[in-house]
Amino acid sequence: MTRARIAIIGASGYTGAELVRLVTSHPRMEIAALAADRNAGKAMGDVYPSFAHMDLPRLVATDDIDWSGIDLAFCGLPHATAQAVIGGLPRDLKVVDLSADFRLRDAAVYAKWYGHEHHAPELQDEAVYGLPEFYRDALKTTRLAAGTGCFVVTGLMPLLPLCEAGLIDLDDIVIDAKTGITGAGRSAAEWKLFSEVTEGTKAYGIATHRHTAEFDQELSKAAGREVVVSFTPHLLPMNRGILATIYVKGDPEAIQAALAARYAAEPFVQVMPMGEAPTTWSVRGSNMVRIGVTPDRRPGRAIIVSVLDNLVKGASGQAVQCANLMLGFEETEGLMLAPMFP
Ligand SMILES: NC(=O)C1=CN([C@@H]2O[C@H](COP(=O)(O)OP(=O)(O)OC[C@H]3O[C@@H](n4cnc5c(N)ncnc54)[C@H](OP(=O)(O)O)[C@@H]3O)[C@@H](O)[C@H]2O)C=CC1
Ligand SMILES: CC(=O)N[C@@H](CCC(=O)OP(=O)(O)O)C(=O)O
Repeated sequence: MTRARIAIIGASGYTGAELVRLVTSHPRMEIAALAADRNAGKAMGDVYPSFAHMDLPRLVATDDIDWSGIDLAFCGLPHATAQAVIGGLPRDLKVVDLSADFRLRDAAVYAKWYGHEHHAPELQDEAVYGLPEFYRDALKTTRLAAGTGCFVVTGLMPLLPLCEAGLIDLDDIVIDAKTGITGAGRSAAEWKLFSEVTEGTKAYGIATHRHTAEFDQELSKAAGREVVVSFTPHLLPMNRGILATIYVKGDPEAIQAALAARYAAEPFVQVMPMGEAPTTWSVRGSNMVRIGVTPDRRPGRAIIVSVLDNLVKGASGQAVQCANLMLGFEETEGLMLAPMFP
């Protein structure tokens, strides 16, 4: 069986390292090139000792990659940098971008939320939103997939079917999300110090977080009218994981039944029995999303809890799921990882 030859740009970052973990154990992929910025020139095992026993290509600058024979590139770069780098790649190369650069379809919305004009609007037009459970057919034929925001996929999995089916009040959606610190990447910053993160929590980006625009875009599309959500992220002292508690107005029984039916055949989504709520431990290291629905004490309202691992279904695992579709492989190939617990 021939394997697809894969390049990982941004391999020295957290999502890049997670891609190395996933691609090296994928039966139909092999790593052809690994690129980095400050770490270019180093061995991957020197940047991440967890890879020291593996035979991996040395990290190089993106400009030094020989693209001949490479089938697909994953791009795990900061937003704004990603669009410049992807704009310079061969036009026939398949690309799965993990950044925010190609998620927002309206260039004016991008400029508003990201504070600058888009530098590759023609690529933005070409990109397919990288959520396989909802964009499966389009992903099979696209050249460029735009990986979803990690908070956004956590919230969209329960909310999209409910908006599509008109089962909730579209003007009353509240998403309260908690994330682990790896969501912020590996670059150094004072606020990421152990002493600044442990033994406490904080809300941030209240009513202003960039993912709010992505929620609005996808939920509005599903509902067929404008949807504006309330969204607040919180930082928890843990490495991996996102847990979103979502408050909606609608019949809890109908909501749970609709989600269970919608995802019955989806390998990476589990809807729990009524009244049960998932934990981040139950998805750690896996490509799973787990969703639980509980009736609120107030009649006609439901509280939904949704969890995933931000580095897997929230980023690199979902990127591999997209790549599988783009390369004509089984969607689940290389991704049936059991969660790591304890
Ligand atoms: N972490 C997460 O849970 C998620 C992240 N994302 C998105 O994925 C992307 C990558 O995130 P993450 O891996 O966490 O980030 P990291 O900060 O951990 O890694 C960033 C990577 O980009 C490289 N890089 C930085 N600046 C440049 C540059 N100017 N030119 C070329 N390469 C550069 C770095 O190389 P070097 O280290 O060698 O300098 C590193 O490999 C981001 O856009 C992020 O928003 C999306 C979903 C979830
Ligand atoms: C803990 C933490 O800081 N998390 C990041 C989420 C990163 C992510 O998924 O964002 P993009 O790919 O959209 O940049 C944040 O809140 O900005």
